[in-house]
Amino acid sequence: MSKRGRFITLEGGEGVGKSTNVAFVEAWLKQQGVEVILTREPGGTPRAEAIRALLLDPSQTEPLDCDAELLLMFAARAQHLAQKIVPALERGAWVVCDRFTDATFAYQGGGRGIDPARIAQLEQFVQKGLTPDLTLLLDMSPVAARARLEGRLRDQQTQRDRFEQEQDDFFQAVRQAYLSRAAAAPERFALINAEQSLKDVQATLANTLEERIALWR
Ligand SMILES: Nc1ncnc2c1ncn2[C@@H]1O[C@H](COP(=O)(O)OP(=O)(O)O)[C@@H](O)[C@H]1O
Ligand SMILES: Cc1cn([C@H]2C[C@H](O)[C@@H](COP(=O)(O)OP(=O)(O)O)O2)c(=O)[nH]c1=O
Repeated sequence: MSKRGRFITLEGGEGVGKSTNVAFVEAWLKQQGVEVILTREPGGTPRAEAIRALLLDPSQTEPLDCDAELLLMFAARAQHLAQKIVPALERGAWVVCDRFTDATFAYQGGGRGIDPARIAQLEQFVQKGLTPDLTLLLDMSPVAARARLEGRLRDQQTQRDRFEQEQDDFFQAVRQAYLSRAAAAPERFALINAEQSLKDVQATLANTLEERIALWR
């Protein structure tokens, strides 16, 4: 593909503030006059959202095999790339995505224990070299993030999804996997301390966007 727009992803564990801050990133970019589409994974198109429902549904008693989970993540991603992300980038729009393949390395790799080399094979098969231009990693202690999430679950009276039902050691492993990916690719990642107040997180995000985008001009 001939990519013309830019691809920005937000990553981090549960409750670190991704949903809150993808909206901030979208608004900030629009203020700069950029055409932006906001999307998320798993999901982003009707068929990919149907796969998301299968992945997150906590009510099934049949366990979901780890390899099946991994392949479903990439099936949803292939659909999302073909139907939404690639066409948007090709027409010059910028894409802001709440989670992408780093989440697979963190959750299916770090959390479930799947060999990252196998994930990298699927990444190449599905993405054919397409990777984000910038990944904003919202990092904080999973214990503090869980307290935030519990506030949200109480306010919205929603049930925990299949991942939200995991224990602290799973989320510690997810965090470590994210941090080691960020350390291995500092030119793509920006590490943001998500434990700050929302105002300070957003000031850091705005500064980071300004600095990184200046490098692309
Ligand atoms: N910096 C922050 N400080 C305090 N609370 C926050 C902050 N960022 C987000 N929140 C709150 O924490 C909860 C989880 O945030 P959310 O954006 O839904 O996280 P995620 O999408 O990463 O799970 C929400 O109730 C949100 O209002
Ligand atoms: C994209 C992706 C998400 N996930 C998981 C992480 C989340 O628990 C879940 C849904 O993502 P999301 O809705 O972003 O979760 P939250 O807003 O609760 O932080 O899917 C993976 O395990 N692998 C992946 O590749």
